Amino acid sequence: MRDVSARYPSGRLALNKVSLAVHPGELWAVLGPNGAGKSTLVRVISGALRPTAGQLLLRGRPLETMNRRQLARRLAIVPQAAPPPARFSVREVVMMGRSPHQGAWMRASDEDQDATHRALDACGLVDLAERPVDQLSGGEQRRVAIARALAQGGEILVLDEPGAHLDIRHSIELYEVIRREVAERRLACVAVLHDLNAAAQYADRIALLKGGSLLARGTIEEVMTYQRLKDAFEAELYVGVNELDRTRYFLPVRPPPP
Ligand SMILES: Nc1ncnc2c1ncn2[C@@H]1O[C@H](COP(=O)(O)OP(=O)(O)OP(=O)(O)O)[C@@H](O)[C@H]1O
Repeated sequence: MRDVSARYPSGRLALNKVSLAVHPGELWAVLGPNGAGKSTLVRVISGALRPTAGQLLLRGRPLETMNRRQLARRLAIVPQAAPPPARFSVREVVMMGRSPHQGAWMRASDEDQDATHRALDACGLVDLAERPVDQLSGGEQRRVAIARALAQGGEILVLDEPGAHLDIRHSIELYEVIRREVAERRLACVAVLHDLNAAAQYADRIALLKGGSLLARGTIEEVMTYQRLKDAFEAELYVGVNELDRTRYFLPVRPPPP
């Protein structure tokens, strides 16, 4: 993203000159308070909202020069809350991720079957594969949406709050899957996160947004400091260092009594 700005039809400027370079094999966490512009950034990358200024480039090529199908082969997006398609099984929904690779008849090749199975397995969905997706819990549906994006393949994976609705075991498993996919398939990954601890555990780089602008971007040590987080979230946080693995952790601190 090069100096990207975006405005909603209402006139609200929701992104203001944001620049971000995400490389293969890198996981970026996008952090920031409610209304900072995180989902807008996802919408702009997905093509759902056209930037009013700046450029989006994929290996130097402007995204706007690609048609939807070309883009879908290279870029998979998991939006914040997408109602699952009704009356389809989990396997069928994950297979839908393969449609940009299929011909007009949507016949599944061996490669499509393999990619679907691999994604189901990675997201712990093999046992749920034949269940109707609209009868799953919120967390299970979230894993289906992510499995669909993994089956889609491509070079770029964009996730809006992948851990939302997930219990602690499934959120750890999911972040592990994402981390592994990023490393093994050299994905360039951007994940909007609210969980600062997950960001510090799993991300390589952090982009901190506020009011549509990038407040900071860089490594965890550079960005996830007491002062920067306090400025961004307007809240007191204790920033600790886990002595076992030197990762940072964050605890909200109650304001003093009035
Ligand atoms: N469809 C829309 N029309 C007009 N303004 C919008 C629209 N969607 C979002 N906004 C505004 O744009 C700004 C950024 O919103 P965005 O959804 O990107 O925030 P966010 O960082 O994802 O927040 P959250 O953490 O609450 O999900 C907010 O001020 C929001 O009110």
